[in-house]
Amino acid sequence: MTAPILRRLADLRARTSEWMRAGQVIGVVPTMGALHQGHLSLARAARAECDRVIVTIFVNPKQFNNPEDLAKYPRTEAEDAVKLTPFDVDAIYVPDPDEIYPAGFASTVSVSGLTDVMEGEFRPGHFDGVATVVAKLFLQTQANRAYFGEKDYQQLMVVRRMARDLDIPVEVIGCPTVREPSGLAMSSRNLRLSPEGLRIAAGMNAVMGDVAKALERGEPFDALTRKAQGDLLSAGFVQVEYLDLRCAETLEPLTRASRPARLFCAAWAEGVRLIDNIPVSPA
Ligand SMILES: Nc1ncnc2c1ncn2[C@@H]1O[C@H](COP(=O)(O)OP(=O)(O)OP(=O)(O)O)[C@@H](O)[C@H]1O
Ligand SMILES: CC(C)(CO)[C@@H](O)C(=O)[O-]
Ligand code: BAL
Repeated sequence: MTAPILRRLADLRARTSEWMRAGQVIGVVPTMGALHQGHLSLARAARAECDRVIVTIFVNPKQFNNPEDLAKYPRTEAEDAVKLTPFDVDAIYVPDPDEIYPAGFASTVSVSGLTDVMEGEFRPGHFDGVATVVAKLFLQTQANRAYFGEKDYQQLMVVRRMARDLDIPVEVIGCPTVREPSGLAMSSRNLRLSPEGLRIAAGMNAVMGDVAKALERGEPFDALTRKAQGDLLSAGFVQVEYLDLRCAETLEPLTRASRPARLFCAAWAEGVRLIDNIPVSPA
């Protein structure tokens, strides 16, 4: 049986209040829909660890800095509900837009520092939109645990900081990136790629893997970046926005003292912006 789809906060609260009274642990999986195995891995983790699981689906206009990206974002609610059936979730919350942004809505949650670089630099306003909607979803669902993918690693860091700073009593849990057999990180935006675009996109993880191996052999990152950018363009990407090596905890540029490390990349293929990141252990 598919889980109930709830569109009004009052209907969600009627359930969560009862669950809280019964002392049950509530898990939330925030998504923008067009569900794939990456999202489903989050639902699986939540199901294994929580008494009650809520999956939210809301394509949040405030986090799209590019109107075309918002217009083209895939919307597949009926299929999403069917895909969630095996995970036996307790509710699918698909809020009507006015439940998130009622008339006169005037507040923004903004996390500084972590949002200055990478996605924050290339998608102005994006993380304000993410932090604002996720703060609302945490408060609306009253979740004890929240599941996010490492595919959006910077987002995971930002959301964790936001919850801590605002004393929202939720544990933010990061789950590993689920990949296609080609190595391509699963993403709803992959639906917009042609077979050739998917082949190009798989090159990102391959190039990042080569950089990771060279770093492990002791090659300096500065010398590697130029070659890696060239390799991404040769693979068919039309533009590389960033290829950064950063401290996995602070997202600051890597120094000898900052460990563990992560390699991050964003690039464009066939008009689609793709991101990925992997852990690395420079020698
Ligand atoms: N391949 C993946 N592996 C693990 N988690 C993922 C993966 N893709 C997305 N997620 C996580 O699912 C949650 C919802 O993400 P979202 O709905 O934006 O999907 P998406 O596939 O990342 O879409 P897009 O990147 O095109 O916006 C986020 O926590 C995100 O990190
Ligand atoms: C966390 C999120 C659901 C907030 O809109 C979105 O940024 C996403 O899908 O990663
Ligand atoms: N997957 C993170 C949400 C976004 O790209 O807007």
